[in-house]
Amino acid sequence: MKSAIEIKHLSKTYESKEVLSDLQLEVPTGNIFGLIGPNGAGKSTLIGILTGLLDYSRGEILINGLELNEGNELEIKQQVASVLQPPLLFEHFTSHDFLNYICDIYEIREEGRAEKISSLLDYLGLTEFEHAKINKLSSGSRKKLSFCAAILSEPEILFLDEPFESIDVISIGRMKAILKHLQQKGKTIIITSHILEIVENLCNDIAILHKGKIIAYLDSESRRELQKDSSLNEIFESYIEVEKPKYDVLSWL
Ligand SMILES: Nc1ncnc2c1ncn2[C@@H]1O[C@H](COP(=O)(O)OP(=O)(O)OP(=O)(O)O)[C@@H](O)[C@H]1O
Repeated sequence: MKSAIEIKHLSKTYESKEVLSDLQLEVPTGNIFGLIGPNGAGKSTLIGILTGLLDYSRGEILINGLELNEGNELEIKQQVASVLQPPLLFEHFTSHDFLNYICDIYEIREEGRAEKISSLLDYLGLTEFEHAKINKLSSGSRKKLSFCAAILSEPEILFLDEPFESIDVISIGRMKAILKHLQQKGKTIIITSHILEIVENLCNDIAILHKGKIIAYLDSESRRELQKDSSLNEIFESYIEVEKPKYDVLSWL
């Protein structure tokens, strides 16, 4: 099967601290792929690298078969979109103008554009903020607006860093429906999340990132086997080997 993402021997160092270490990963095309891991594991760093926002120290990355480098930057950018953590938005635009601007960037046809934007805002409960400045929006609305911007162009690959954080359950349901629909159209979606219940029922393959390395890759077959008698939470904890706290805070609290 073709891979949407291929990562070989990827390392990233921040001020002499290695935060991604000889990382290897392949994400199959058409997968809703879950990247999970404890705080500080390196998930956002990896998404930042894959979206071209961060550089890296060593390694090779292919996105839809194209090497991630300056020469291919434009071609890759036309095929991917992302929701970052925190979301990248233009604070002084209104929601409508921001989405319209995104349509310009991705050269989305003018015809039918207004309906596209309005229906998307309506579907995610943002209609009342259509003409509000982005810097007045709540954190959940900002995240949803960023999600709208990311899916407008129907990218081949969608990177979502903590897309469900601060989002109400109704909107989560609708975002999941959109993602499943995009998958049916052959798109690949890469999601990081700490909400393992969502990852468990939305994602196909799941990888666990810990201390800058992929320590487990659970494809549908291994998930079927492991999840016969364990939840994803339990599987996660078994891989991470949670250390016991040194101090018993609860004795004095
Ligand atoms: N700009 C930076 N400068 C130095 N160190 C950084 C920087 N950004 C991240 N780090 C470090 O890199 C490591 C990985 O951070 P990253 O944000 O990628 O983890 P994460 O898995 O996304 O965590 P979380 O689940 O808490 O969001 C952490 O040790 C973090 O402190």
